[in-house]
This record gives sequence, C-alpha cells and structure tokens, in this order.
Amino acid sequence: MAQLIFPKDFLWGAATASYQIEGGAADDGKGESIWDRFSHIPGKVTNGDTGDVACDHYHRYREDVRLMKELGLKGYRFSISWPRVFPNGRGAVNPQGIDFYNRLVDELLANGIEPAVTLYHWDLPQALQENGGWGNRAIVDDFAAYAAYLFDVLGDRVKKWITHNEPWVVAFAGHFQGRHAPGLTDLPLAVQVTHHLILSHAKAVQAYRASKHGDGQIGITLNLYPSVPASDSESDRAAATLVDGHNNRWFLDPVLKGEYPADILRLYQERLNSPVIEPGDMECIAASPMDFLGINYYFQKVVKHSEVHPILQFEEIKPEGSEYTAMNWEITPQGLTDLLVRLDRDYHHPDLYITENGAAFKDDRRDGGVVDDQDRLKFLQQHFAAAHRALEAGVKLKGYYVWSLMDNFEWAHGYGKRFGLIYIDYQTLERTWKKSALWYREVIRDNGL
Ligand SMILES: N=[N+]=NCCCCNC(=O)[C@@H]1[C@H]2[C@H](O)[C@@H](O)[C@H](O)[C@@H](CO)[C@@H]12
Repeated sequence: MAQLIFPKDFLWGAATASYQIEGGAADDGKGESIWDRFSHIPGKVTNGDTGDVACDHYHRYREDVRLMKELGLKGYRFSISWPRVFPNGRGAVNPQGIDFYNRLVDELLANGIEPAVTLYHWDLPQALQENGGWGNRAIVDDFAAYAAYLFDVLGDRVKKWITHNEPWVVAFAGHFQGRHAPGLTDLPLAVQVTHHLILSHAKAVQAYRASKHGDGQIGITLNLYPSVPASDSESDRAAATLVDGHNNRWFLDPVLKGEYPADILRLYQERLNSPVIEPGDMECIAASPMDFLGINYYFQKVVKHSEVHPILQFEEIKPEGSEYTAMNWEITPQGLTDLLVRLDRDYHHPDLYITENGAAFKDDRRDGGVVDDQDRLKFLQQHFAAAHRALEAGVKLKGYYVWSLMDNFEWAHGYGKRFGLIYIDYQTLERTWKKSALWYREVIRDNGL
C-alpha cells in the first residue's frame, strides 16, 4: 500500500523529443534540421552517433504507444520536428510530415493517453539557420506561423502545448559553449537568442489565444536549478546569485513577470551590448500569460566565484561524498523540493508540471528478461518523494513526466547515455523493460509510492 499519496488526477507521464527518438531523418519529405547537420560533423557527437535512425520511432510509434499503455501512462510529452512539417521552416507544408503527427496523436488518444506537445525541442530547420536561425529576429514570426499551423491542425485533440524546451540550453549550449547545434561560440549572440526565444514564446501564446482550438493550456519548459554557494564567503554567495540570475531568473521573470531581472539585464547590456530589445517587445511578453510552467529538474548547482570568464564569474563544483549519475550529475533530490518551494515563494505562478526528471545509468545488468536498473528506480523514488514534500508545502504541482520513456540520442553524448524507462538495443531496435518501468507502473496504479 502506498505511503505517499498524490493528488487525485495527478498527471503521471513520460517525455521524449523528436530528434532523439524518431529517426527517419530524411524520410517522406522531412527537411534537414540543424541537428542533422551538426551530428554529421566529425567530432561533434561521441562515437560519431547521429539521429539518422535513433529509436526508429517514426516507423515504430504504434508499438511504442502500446508500451505506454502497458505502463499505464496518463500523459505523454513529445516534440514535433519543425522540418518534418515545414521542410524549409516556412512556406510549403510536408503532408506526410503532419500526417505522422496526426496518426501519433490519434493513437495516443485511442489508448487513453493525453498528448502534451513541445513545439521546439532543438531541431530547427537548417534552412532557417542559413538565414541566421535564432540569431535573426525574423525567426520570431516564422515560429509564430509554425505554431499557429499546428494549433489549427492538431489543436482540436492536443490540449497541452509547450512552446520551447529549455531556452537556456538552446541559447548558451548552442550559441556560446558550441557543444550543441548550431555550434556557435558568441556570448552576445547567445543573449540575443534568449530574447528572440522568449519573444517567440509570447507570440506563440498570443497565436494560441487567437486560434479556433485555443481552449487548452499553453506554457514553456525551463531547465531550472537551485544555486547553492560553495561557501558562505561574499564572493561565492555573489556567484550563486549570478548563476540564479543567469540560469533561472533571466527566463522566469519575463515569462511570469513580463520583465528581465534588473541585475542580469544591466550586466548583459553594459558588458555585452545585448540583448537588443525593440519598442513593444516587453509589452508583448508581459501580455502573454501562460496556463502552466514546465520545469525540467536534474540537479542543483553548487557554485563558487571564479575569474575563468570575465563576465560569467562562477564555476560549478562537484561536492565530495555525493552520489553521481552516468552523466556525472550530482544526485540531489532535496533540490527539487527547494526549487518548487522557492518558485512558490518568489513568483505568482500558474500550475506547475515537472516536464522532465530522470537519470542516466549504465544499465548493464539483467535479471531474466528485464534490465535491472535499481539505481534509476531509487533515483525516481527519491525525486517523487521530494515532489511530494513540495505538495505538502502547498505547491500547485499538477503532474510529472519522467525523462525518458525510452533510451535515446543524448545529444553530444550520442547513444552511450541511457535515460529510458525502456531499454533500446540499437542494433536490433528491440525494446526491453527496465525494473524502473515495472515499478513506475505500480506508482501510477496506486497514485503514490
Ligand atoms: N546549465 N546547464 N546545464 C546544461 C545541461 C542541462 C542538463 N540537461 C538537460 O536539461 C537536458 C534536457 C533535455 O530536454 C533532454 O532533451 C535531454 O535528453 C535531457 C538529458 O540531458 C535533459
């Protein structure tokens, strides 16, 4: 019998993303994405892995929905490949592309699973990147048009929409660190990209309100972290405040308060002359309230002052004695409670969903025909309990999507990092249950643990 009971109608789900699971990278009229281009550049992805085939979900989606049904999922969060629908990013639609998503949505609904659609999960049409991509303000209208089309075609059945997945990663991993597509290393550009992402989010929200199927819910998914100073020195506490601003408040404040945080805005504009904000932009952002906020939580950050960068004067540290995942991410379940309680304290926020939480482990043990991933089961147990502590503190948490439904293409790490509840053999594409999936099925059945 479950000890920790979750609210009635708590939405237990799992999440994936198009480039990470679909494959069919050039099938049926799909256009090239920046990740198709990036993953094929030698040296960018471990082992030279690409998303050409991935989990072949594009062809195997019926089998995968059957697995979701067996899991007892209430909801499934997935993303749409923009270039599969608009091969050139704008203009002509690819009928076979939108047909795939129509079939996927119908299959989910036929199995009693609520779809939650992410409009953008990093796979920008390459044709738009040739035009400057997220660095060119024209992208804002391209994204709004792409969103409006999907609201029109899928909005009668899809009632949960997420505009962007992790704008911080899109901007800084892709345009400053260079480790994600399009592989640029230009900090002022990365900051400008954050503004175009947030503005495009607002335009998409407004397009949703104006659409004929705009009676559902729309939000954004942010990767958020508690930011803990490595010591109580003034310089480390200042570094932690800077990381909280850079990672969290720079995104939370515009989408929840309609303004950028003054400390970070001043730092960026004085030191980077970025972002350029045009008249009317902030009014547009402020006039686009969301129905929910999606939170991707993986770990908390422990931060010390550092001169390693003249502006971003912080460095994350790895505390001794902690447990770490296969990604070398510290396991900090209490950080999830602390993050949720902080959001409740500092923001007037709409409903909250954990839109991703999970962990990579080696998954190299079998117990009969099942992968024996006790480490992932324990990770989820600890984080579900942490979410329950936030609920007990009064936080309006409405649901939880585990990352990920299945092992998949882990960006620059390729296929070597496994996050799935379901194991993928990339030679045969066979799906195999893990113990964490069998355990999750009971949590969903009992609505608690
Ligand atoms: N500051 N900083 N940190 C940069 C690293 C952030 C941690 N990784 C994520 O949030 C990505 C998110 C993504 O949605 C999914 O597509 C990825 O597969 C998972 C697993 O990696 C997570």
